[in-house]
Amino acid sequence: MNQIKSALTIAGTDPTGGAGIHADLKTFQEREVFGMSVITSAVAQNTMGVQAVEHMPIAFIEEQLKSVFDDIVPDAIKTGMVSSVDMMQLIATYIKDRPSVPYILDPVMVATSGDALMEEASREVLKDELLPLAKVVTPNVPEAEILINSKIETIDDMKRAARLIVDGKGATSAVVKGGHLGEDVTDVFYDGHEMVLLSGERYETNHTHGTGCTFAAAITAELAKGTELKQAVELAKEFVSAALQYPLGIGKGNGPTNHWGYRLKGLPNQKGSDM
Ligand SMILES: Nc1ncnc2c1ncn2[C@@H]1O[C@H](COP(=O)(O)OP(=O)(O)OP(=O)(O)O)[C@@H](O)[C@H]1O
Ligand SMILES: Cc1ncc(CO)c(N)n1
Repeated sequence: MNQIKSALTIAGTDPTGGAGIHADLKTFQEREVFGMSVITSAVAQNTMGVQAVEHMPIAFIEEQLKSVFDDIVPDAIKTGMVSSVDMMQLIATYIKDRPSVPYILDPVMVATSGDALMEEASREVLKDELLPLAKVVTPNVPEAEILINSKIETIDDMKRAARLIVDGKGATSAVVKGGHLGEDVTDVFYDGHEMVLLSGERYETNHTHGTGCTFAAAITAELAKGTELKQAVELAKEFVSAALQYPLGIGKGNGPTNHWGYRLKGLPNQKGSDM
């Protein structure tokens, strides 16, 4: 029997289940990878916004990391919401100790609702300490603008950003996500050799809460299973696309995506969906 593959997410929570750790674990499950999680911050949030945040004490984050690594060493590690410099430095030590385990960095800075999830003072540490360790980094356009300190308005700008993040800052690869760039939902993948445009249909839905987490978690699950990098990213794009194609119609604000949408591919949209 093949050994079960596992993936660890190090991120914040969403009690309504659409984003953060919850989106990651649901995605891992759908991709048939055993999901584990270390909580950095407990976030009182829902589809309408963020109401409050409690950061875990750094020593307790370390206890959680120890609990995992003393027992089940993950086959891939993803980070999402990591707010402070101390948290980043702690997590970097665990990642550096295991260079053969692929690390997926989703540089979460702001929630879909516009609420800040990372301290501004952490930006330079993210760039200098976490970025060079990443097998894949998955910024959306506003995050990529911060990573490269310049405006992104076109696909060519996205390609330039991907190049700067990989060739300039030392990540193995980058996917600059186009969900925030006008009508197009083309993402740009670059691995230091190949520049690949990942295009997909744009779905007219406001059920986009947790889209970025879901996309990066799908990449993580694939890398845990040993899927080749470009293929992992392409599969993740299809996975998140299906999660948007079959909205669940719940939530008063930007509703959650449908993590089992991929299983419904080829079927008509569910009755009552608001596509
Ligand atoms: N309306 C849409 N229809 C189809 N695909 C979309 C849509 N919006 C985003 N995507 C895709 O979803 C993925 C996540 O992109 P996006 O730019 O929204 O990430 P994000 O801003 O990090 O997400 P979040 O809203 O969770 O912060 C990308 O592959 C993007 O192309
Ligand atoms: C905990 C958490 N991580 C990431 C996001 C971004 O979608 C969010 N809203 N909440």
